[in-house]
Amino acid sequence: MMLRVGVIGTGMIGQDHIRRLTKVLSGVEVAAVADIARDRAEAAAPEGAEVFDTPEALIASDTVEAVVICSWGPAHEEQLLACIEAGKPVFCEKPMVTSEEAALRVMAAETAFGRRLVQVGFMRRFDADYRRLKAVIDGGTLGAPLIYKSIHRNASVPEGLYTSEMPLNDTLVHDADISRWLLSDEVTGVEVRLPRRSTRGGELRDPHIVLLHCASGAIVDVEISVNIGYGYDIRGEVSCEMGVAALPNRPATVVSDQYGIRQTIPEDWRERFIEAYDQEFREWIVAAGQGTATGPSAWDGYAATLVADAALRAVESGAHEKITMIDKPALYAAA
Ligand SMILES: NC(=O)C1=CN([C@@H]2O[C@H](COP(=O)(O)OP(=O)(O)OC[C@H]3O[C@@H](n4cnc5c(N)ncnc54)[C@H](O)[C@@H]3O)[C@@H](O)[C@H]2O)C=CC1
Ligand SMILES: O=C1[C@@H](O)[C@H](O)[C@@H](O)[C@H](O)[C@H]1O
Repeated sequence: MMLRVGVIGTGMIGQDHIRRLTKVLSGVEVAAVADIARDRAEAAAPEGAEVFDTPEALIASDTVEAVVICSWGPAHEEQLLACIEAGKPVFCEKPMVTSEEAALRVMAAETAFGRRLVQVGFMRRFDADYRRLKAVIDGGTLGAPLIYKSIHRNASVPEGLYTSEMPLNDTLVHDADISRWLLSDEVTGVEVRLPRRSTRGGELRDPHIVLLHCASGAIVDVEISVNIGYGYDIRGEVSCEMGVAALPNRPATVVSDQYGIRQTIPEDWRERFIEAYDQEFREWIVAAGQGTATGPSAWDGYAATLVADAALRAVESGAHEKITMIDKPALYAAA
């Protein structure tokens, strides 16, 4: 049985997901696409896929059994609510939404529907190295986690399109989510420190040091640098009571030549997390085929949104901004 999927948003990641859904993964077919730029949707549409004028028409269509949202963050809420109203499983790229109120509306709609339909694109949870790191922490031999250092460096970001809020509400959300998941903890407060501005990004506020205070007392120390130039560099190290566990550097061919001995660094997220994205969709296809979702939930999207909101407040106030969450709805108890 083929799962007939409709993809909304055919920009960078939309095209990459269409490639994996058509050329890499099985049990799935891209039956429809939509983008506010119709020419981009037409160019990205695989053979035989229908191009819709609007996301609403795509979501409502009988051709589409499940939806993949790859539009810009602020557009996600409306599209998610339409999918939930239609009762269709939906994979939504991060950030799930861009405000606390929007996250509450998505969770309210899904809990009223009564079954999980939403999976958020926090792909690090599907990365084999992060999974092994979590298994070591959960195994308990190192004792309680005390400090997690999360380094998140982008070579560059699209000039003009990527604004000064985005290191916190678009990029940091990955570190927020992976920290909560790795440490099995909840973030209760956020501080932000601003080193001197990198001249590489013009007026863009970059880099950021973000401290996530967790309910257990553990602290996550995040570096967000989005114009580091040399490559896409993701690192993580957990200091526990009796030892340290770290993500390995990605293995790459070792090149020796007149310039020395070196390994290449991934250019961007598409290269670094290629297997993780494949795996997140493998698991989504199975769940969506059963009319539901798996992995990162709307609750996780909500938690990451609260961290982003608190971080944005912390930039303004310079203070430790506290986070208060609603009680976890029963629908997300197992997630
Ligand atoms: N999980 C990950 O590692 C990554 C996630 N993302 C997320 O994916 C989303 C898209 O990012 P990119 O592909 O890099 O952006 P992009 O700008 O390359 O593409 C976005 C596309 O969505 C379309 N679009 C925007 N609003 C729309 C609407 N209301 N209806 C229909 N189409 C609409 C745009 O015309 C554009 O073609 C963002 O939420 C971003 O944060 C992006 C890169 C990596
Ligand atoms: O999600 C992603 C992008 O949208 C974001 O802009 C980058 O900073 C992240 O590293 C990438 O994983």
